[in-house]
Amino acid sequence: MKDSVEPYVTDDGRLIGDVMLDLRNITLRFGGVEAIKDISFDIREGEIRAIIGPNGGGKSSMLNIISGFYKPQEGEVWFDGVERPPMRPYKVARQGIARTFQNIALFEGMSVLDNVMTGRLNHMKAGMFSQAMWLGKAEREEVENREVVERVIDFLEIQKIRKTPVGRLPYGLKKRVELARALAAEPRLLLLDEPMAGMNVEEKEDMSRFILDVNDEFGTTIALIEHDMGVVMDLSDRVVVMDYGRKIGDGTPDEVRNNQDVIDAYLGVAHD
Ligand SMILES: Nc1ncnc2c1ncn2[C@@H]1O[C@H](COP(=O)(O)OP(=O)(O)OP(=O)(O)O)[C@@H](O)[C@H]1O
Repeated sequence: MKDSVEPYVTDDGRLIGDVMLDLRNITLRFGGVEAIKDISFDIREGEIRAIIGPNGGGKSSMLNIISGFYKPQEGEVWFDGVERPPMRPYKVARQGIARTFQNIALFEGMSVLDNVMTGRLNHMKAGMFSQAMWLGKAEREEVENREVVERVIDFLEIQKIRKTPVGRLPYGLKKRVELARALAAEPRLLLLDEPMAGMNVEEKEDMSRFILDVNDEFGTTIALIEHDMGVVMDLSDRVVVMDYGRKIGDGTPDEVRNNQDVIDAYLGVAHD
């Protein structure tokens, strides 16, 4: 059963469809700390959805629930109109949800190409034996994996550094490689945890463009946590605002910008 919301076309011509992910009354506790308190919001097919709010508000925890790393004590996660049972992260990934991390999590000693290839692990089905013997299925899979990876490398304009060990790259490019690895999984829903953190203006502009292009050209639905309000307001279709584990705002960038609770808790104060 799909949630019935009217599909619509954005001003820049993208189609926003049904609810893909629906978080219902989520509560998450760490011992005595209630990191998330009875929060509900949804993410629609084709949307760029931002999660913002002060430090410690519960944003990363929410991303960890979506990706299966944390299990909420209360509430439901619905994906494609079906309630998702507790599920390990690799199974969530198989459903088409990929993510990047706040602190880059790449293999520093490995090349860019090999790091991006690790994004295909979930698509590798041929057994150990056929892989070792290089039999038909394993070979076909390898060819297909390489094609996807090459497409992503072209798309994110990182051909020139494909053989460079990731440890030698500047920060902004490492972030781009992380995005490449997530995209190599061909996700339907891409979760980005502070994709612009620590970037200079030019790197932020590049990353913004890539996020928009991924959404536009691959139709990938995107949920991102970001502190740079200029970026958030420019990129997002809708924004949810979390403060001390509670939802204090939810709507279009304009609605959120003019929400007094959001101004008081977040927008009115200095933040990076
Ligand atoms: N694994 C954990 N164990 C215990 N407490 C945790 C854990 N992860 C998060 N918390 C607590 O949950 C609350 C929400 O943290 P979370 O990292 O989700 O917030 P955030 O909004 O992502 O913050 P930031 O913007 O600083 O990344 C905080 O009080 C944090 O200390």
